[in-house]
Amino acid sequence: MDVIDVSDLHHHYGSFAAVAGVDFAVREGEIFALLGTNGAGKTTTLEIIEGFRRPSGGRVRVFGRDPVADRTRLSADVGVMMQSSGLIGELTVAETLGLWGGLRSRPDSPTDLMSTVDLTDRRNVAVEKLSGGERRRLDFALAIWGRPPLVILDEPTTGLDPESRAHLWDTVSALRAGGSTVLLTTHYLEEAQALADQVAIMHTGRIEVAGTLAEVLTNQPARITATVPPAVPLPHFHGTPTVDGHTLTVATHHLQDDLYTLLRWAEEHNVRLDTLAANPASLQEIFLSIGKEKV
Ligand SMILES: Nc1ncnc2c1ncn2[C@@H]1O[C@H](COP(=O)(O)OP(=O)(O)OP(=O)(O)O)[C@@H](O)[C@H]1O
Repeated sequence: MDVIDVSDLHHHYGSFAAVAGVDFAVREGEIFALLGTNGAGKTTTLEIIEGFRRPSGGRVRVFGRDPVADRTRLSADVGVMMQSSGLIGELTVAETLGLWGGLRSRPDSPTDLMSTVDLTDRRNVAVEKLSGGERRRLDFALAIWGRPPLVILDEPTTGLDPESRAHLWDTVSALRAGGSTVLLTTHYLEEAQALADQVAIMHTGRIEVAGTLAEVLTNQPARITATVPPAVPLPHFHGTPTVDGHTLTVATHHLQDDLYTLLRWAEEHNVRLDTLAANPASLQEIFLSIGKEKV
């Protein structure tokens, strides 16, 4: 059974369709990254999965249950980090974790969690005095309290410095290694590319591309670019060449063959390919092409 199953999900705010027919499934023990442009509908989708919002249409199941009707029952097994936190400003970090522990059925250690999110030195500081990144880390600690089987994180690394981001991703990987399933949104594509097992890219309420990273990336062409002299006729490539000024770009599914063709051509015509670059498809490129095509 999938941990999360979303089918034909719709959500309207008044007459505006924020989510317009979304399908995806999150399997047990994987990190699933929901990516997308601003306003794509990611947070709305997460809030529906968390049971905080009733969908306008479609079906969502979390551990086989309806997240709205069974929210109380599911809450023991689901840790949530929302985009904006509901922390109480007057409480210290340690008090916040202590209070949270009293509300959760799973056991955990505030001391260990403070160490995990690197807030041990800030344990006696009131939440209202914490920096934005420190608050985000405290929010994260609450979401992973008790290492729940499902953790849902809405932009967990936004506002964190690079070191804290890397550390948070290490913790997310450790959660996966411990058997938890993680659904998250992020605007840091390189992080999603490094760590997610599956990704889905949303744009204007729909999923445009989805699958395992390998699936998503192999369907996209790699790219060769080089500066070429104007007068020499180009060779035949498997991929599609375009020339803009002196810059040749070849979008290709045969990176090695087309690179070899270009290098052989350069040697035969005594051309120096000073700016030569060959890049496999990246999420960044897919993401940008989705944004460009659809805007
Ligand atoms: N309560 C609301 N009332 C009306 N419109 C809303 C409401 N909440 C969100 N929207 C709109 O719905 C769309 C989807 O918003 P949502 O927050 O789900 O997007 P998102 O993908 O999470 O965006 P971002 O990456 O910018 O956080 C946006 O156009 C947003 O303005």
